[in-house]
Amino acid sequence: MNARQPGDDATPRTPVTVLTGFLGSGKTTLLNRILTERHGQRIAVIENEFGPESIDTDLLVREASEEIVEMSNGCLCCSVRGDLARVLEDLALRRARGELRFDRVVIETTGMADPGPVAQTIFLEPGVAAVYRLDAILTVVDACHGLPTLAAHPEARAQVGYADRLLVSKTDLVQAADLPELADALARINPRAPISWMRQGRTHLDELLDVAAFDAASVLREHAAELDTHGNDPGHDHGSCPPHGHEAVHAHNTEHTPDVASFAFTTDRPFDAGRLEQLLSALAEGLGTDLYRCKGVLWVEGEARQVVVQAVQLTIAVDRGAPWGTTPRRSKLVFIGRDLPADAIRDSLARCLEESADQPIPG
Ligand SMILES: Nc1nc2c(ncn2[C@@H]2O[C@H](COP(=O)(O)OP(=O)(O)OP(=O)(O)O)[C@@H](O)[C@H]2O)c(=O)[nH]1
Repeated sequence: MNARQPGDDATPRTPVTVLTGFLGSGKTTLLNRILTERHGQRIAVIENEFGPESIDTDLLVREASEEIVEMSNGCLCCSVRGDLARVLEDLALRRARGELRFDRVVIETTGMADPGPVAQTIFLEPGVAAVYRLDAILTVVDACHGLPTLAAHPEARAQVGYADRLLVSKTDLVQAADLPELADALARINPRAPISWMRQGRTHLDELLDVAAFDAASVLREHAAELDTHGNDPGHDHGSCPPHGHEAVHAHNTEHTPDVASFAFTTDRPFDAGRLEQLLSALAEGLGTDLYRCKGVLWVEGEARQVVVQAVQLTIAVDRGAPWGTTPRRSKLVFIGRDLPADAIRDSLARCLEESADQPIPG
């Protein structure tokens, strides 16, 4: 298992936000917003482009404090591993030499990209994992074209499945009455991710830039799907959706097979660290690329702190979270993926707990 164990977290790692979303959904608009908002953070942006010409980088508002690194070497989903790692390591090196200053990184993926390999790079590449941590995957969904896009494109469903936060753009272009249908479709794929509603990239940025901390505190709530939608008003004024070349072909295909789905496992019994690690490792290997995300806060026997588990496909990171203090000790794990065998996974977790209870507690 590619895992960091609890306790090796002496140096704070730089948070990385992966910004994804289908072609034209509004990622660059949001990024511009993030870069110009007064949040007091220095953000290094990594842009990924399909071809040699970067359009997005030209569209981005440049500021003295930001560092834009362009990758003009093809699609993230096929060639990201080596290249993204190199770019991240180079940024860290330049920061260590005092040439750059930044507090966090935002990676904007191309519209067709699978965010899985991008997120995995942050866990897997040793030179990267030592310096960076994945804060969140943010997925932008177009209010106008979201439903047909989800129906037609597995990539779009995967992007929604991976998300820690879903950001619905272009709410100014649709009727408010149309939004619940989209919200339902998104929640069927990923009930874990709260939805924010945006117009021209306007949203509560503070909630987007420290998602991991926020989630660690909230993941233990009984129903992740009941996390509110941040109370954002989905919109009042409405125009109409512009024609969208790519989607026009699929505009009438609104049938959606919910092949990407999620489920949660909760327990108020402690896990044994060793058995849990074995199980998570076996699950990640067994499920392979069908497991998009697994996130959880766990009660592990003998640990005074919450144990935070994050998995992206085959990679699992285990870190120490906040001290339990007076918080009631319990565990919650959320799995999101394609056609996951939910019952079998729940059974194996239950068996892991039983076996843990049979073991003498070390120390
Ligand atoms: N009316 C309206 N237009 C928007 C909104 N957000 C984005 N747009 C427009 O939608 C188009 C695509 O937005 P981008 O931000 O470039 O989308 P993107 O996801 O970066 O696009 P790609 O890089 O091609 O995948 C642009 O013309 C934006 O001006 C919004 O909230 N309302």
